[in-house]
Amino acid sequence: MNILKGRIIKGIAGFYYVKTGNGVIECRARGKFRIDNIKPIVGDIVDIATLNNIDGYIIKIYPRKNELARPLVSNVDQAVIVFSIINPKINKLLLDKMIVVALLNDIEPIICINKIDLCRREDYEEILNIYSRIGYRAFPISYVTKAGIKELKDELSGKTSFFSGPSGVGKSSIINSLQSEFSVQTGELSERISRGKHTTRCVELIPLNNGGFVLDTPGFTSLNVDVDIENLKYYFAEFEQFQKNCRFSTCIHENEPCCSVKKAVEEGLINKDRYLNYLILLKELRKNQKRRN
Ligand SMILES: Nc1nc2c(ncn2[C@@H]2O[C@H](COP(=O)(O)OP(=O)(O)OP(=O)(O)O)[C@@H](O)[C@H]2O)c(=O)[nH]1
Ligand SMILES: [Zn+2]
Repeated sequence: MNILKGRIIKGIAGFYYVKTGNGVIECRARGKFRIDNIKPIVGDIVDIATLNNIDGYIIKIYPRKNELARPLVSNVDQAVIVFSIINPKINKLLLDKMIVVALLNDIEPIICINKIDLCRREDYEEILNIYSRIGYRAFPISYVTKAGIKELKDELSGKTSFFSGPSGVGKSSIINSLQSEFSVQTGELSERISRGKHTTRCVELIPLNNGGFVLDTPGFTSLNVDVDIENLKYYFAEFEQFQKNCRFSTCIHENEPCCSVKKAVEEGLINKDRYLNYLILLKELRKNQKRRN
């Protein structure tokens, strides 16, 4: 009996496909998990027991760093948030929302502006600069010219990432170009699954040859910013250096007097659009709260 550590990259009808140093092994969960009410999910780091390196049993699930509900997946490190400047036009409010949702889930955002072949350099650089000044990684990409693809790939190395962004911005195109460069090691697995009778679409982690994993379906399909109103400010990283100087420690930088964040906005030290989006999110949170009460 071999005990191997691995990662669940796919789950179908009670079978879990675990990527180990000895290849992908088809596993069932031990009955014990059902008794403890723990169900393995894609993304879990597990120990398995196998006799033949073909099939085996999951015997241990390591503690999860995080867990997303839709799609159901664990241990995600990064969200690659993709927008295009045009076709479709960028929605900066949605972009800022996605950053907040990522941070709430303990996931690092990476911002990508795709389709830079369709717009002027100044247009995308202006937006990317807003985010890189705050400290986020931000990349210009063109799936068509392949600009920025290598830089993005380097960022995915050794991490588990998913792509997020509105329809039509080029998420699948980018994922495909990552795959064609990397030798994707799921061929054997896909073949085995396609012979089966399961046709339901399911979440899959695609192993990259630089030690990273990419989720094949977009994350954050439902965007619910779920945070207390007074805590939203902590998810706008650029406020941090100013808010300690606000008169009130409880300042949410809205209507309070002597607010250093508002002052920084007026002085151009904080991007005004980001601040206005923050105010919109505050209003949305209030509205949701009322609806619940
Ligand atoms: N000009 C240009 N077109 C692109 C680029 N990337 C993707 N496209 C095109 O944009 C369209 C949408 O691309 P997809 O990859 O399907 O977009 P998606 O984000 O996966 O969309 P959904 O599956 O609806 O979420 C396709 O026609 C692509 O060929 C790019 O960098 N430049
Ligand atoms: Zn303030």
